[in-house]
Amino acid sequence: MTIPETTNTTRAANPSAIFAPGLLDGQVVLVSGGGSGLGRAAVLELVALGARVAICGRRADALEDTAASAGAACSTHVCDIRDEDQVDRLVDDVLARHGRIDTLVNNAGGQFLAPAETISPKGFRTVTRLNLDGTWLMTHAVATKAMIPAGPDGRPAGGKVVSVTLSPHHGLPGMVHSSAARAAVENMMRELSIEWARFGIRLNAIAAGQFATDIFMTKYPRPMVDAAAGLVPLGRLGTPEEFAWLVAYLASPAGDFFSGSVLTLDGARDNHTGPWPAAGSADAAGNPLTEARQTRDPSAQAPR
Ligand SMILES: CCC/C=C/C(=O)SCCNC(=O)CCNC(=O)[C@H](O)C(C)(C)COP(=O)([O-])OP(=O)([O-])OC[C@H]1O[C@@H](n2cnc3c(N)ncnc32)[C@H](O)[C@@H]1OP(=O)([O-])[O-]
Ligand SMILES: NC(=O)C1=CN([C@@H]2O[C@H](COP(=O)(O)OP(=O)(O)OC[C@H]3O[C@@H](n4cnc5c(N)ncnc54)[C@H](OP(=O)(O)O)[C@@H]3O)[C@@H](O)[C@H]2O)C=CC1
Repeated sequence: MTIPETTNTTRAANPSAIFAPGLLDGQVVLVSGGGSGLGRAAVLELVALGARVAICGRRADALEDTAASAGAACSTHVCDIRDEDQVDRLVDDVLARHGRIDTLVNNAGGQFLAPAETISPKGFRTVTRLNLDGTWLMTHAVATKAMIPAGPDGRPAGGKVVSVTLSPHHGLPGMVHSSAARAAVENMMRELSIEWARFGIRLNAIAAGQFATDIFMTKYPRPMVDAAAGLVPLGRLGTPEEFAWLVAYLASPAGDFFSGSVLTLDGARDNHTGPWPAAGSADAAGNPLTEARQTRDPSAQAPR
């Protein structure tokens, strides 16, 4: 069924602070977990740029809340991404409603914080099922139903997939299940970027550092949240808007040559375990300590 391409003429109230209006005119984006946090910020940015956006999640009220802010260009779909039948239905519904899916944003995910030795087999499975299996179900269903089938020109429609993963990559204590699942998702994006290049599908991951979303600020133990910014060399948490801008960039033509990449968005959290200079390696004014330059005895180097 061919549905005429339409344009989002009801732009969201707040224009983008970065990109020109109309950058994503004519595009359809499916955002999982669009009812809250990073997903919600991405939805508002995408709509502001002219995209029509379908959002899914388990809680209808959260989805409706985002849609109320995003306007008529946003459709809501209750779906648990862990359930194959629900995911199939979701993608069919989005195609029936919008006619195409240009970009899938696999943002839905999460975990609980617990020492590895206390995590039960069911707890481990719960988190890998959400972050890895759920991401696979969504990616496979969107690719096979919307991106691999022929478009109007008889060639595969193609598209983009952006999956949210986790920084730091060198291990996040208390999150062995999520660290394992997100690493798998990154390699899934890399592998599929090779296999599905022939269909014009580009797949990337955004490895998110710590962002000041409502859930991040409230779900985890207070001391951990309070300490989080101190572990970021740039000295602060990310904002949901900064995440949303990267999603919009990748969805735009500027993102067309990105595929198989992991874009780490974390204020350098991945590269260091704290601000620098760290305690003990700064002088009284806070400047990094510098080694005194060695002086050489010129006579030692003189030719004999
Ligand atoms: C530095 C931070 C960086 C990252 C930040 C973010 O991602 S911010 C964004 C964060 N956003 C999100 O995380 C949002 C999405 N997250 C979620 O929906 C949940 O956190 C979920 C992933 C647990 C899934 O929920 P669900 O309703 O499907 O699952 P359920 O509740 O029915 O539990 C199933 C099983 O899991 C186990 N278990 C669960 N909790 C604990 C625990 N505290 N302790 C120990 N174990 C726990 C337990 O085995 C349980 O079975 P039981 O013992 O009951 O028979
Ligand atoms: N904030 C941060 O610092 C970081 C976040 N991340 C990741 O970024 C993503 C967004 O995080 P954030 O916005 O902070 O957190 P939120 O908890 O606000 O977002 C997670 C979203 O996923 C949805 N979701 C969860 N489980 C399912 C499911 N089974 N089916 C469908 N939707 C589901 C939730 O909606 P509902 O409950 O209605 O289903 C929710 O809207 C997550 O994957 C998170 O783990 C990664 C690194 C750091």
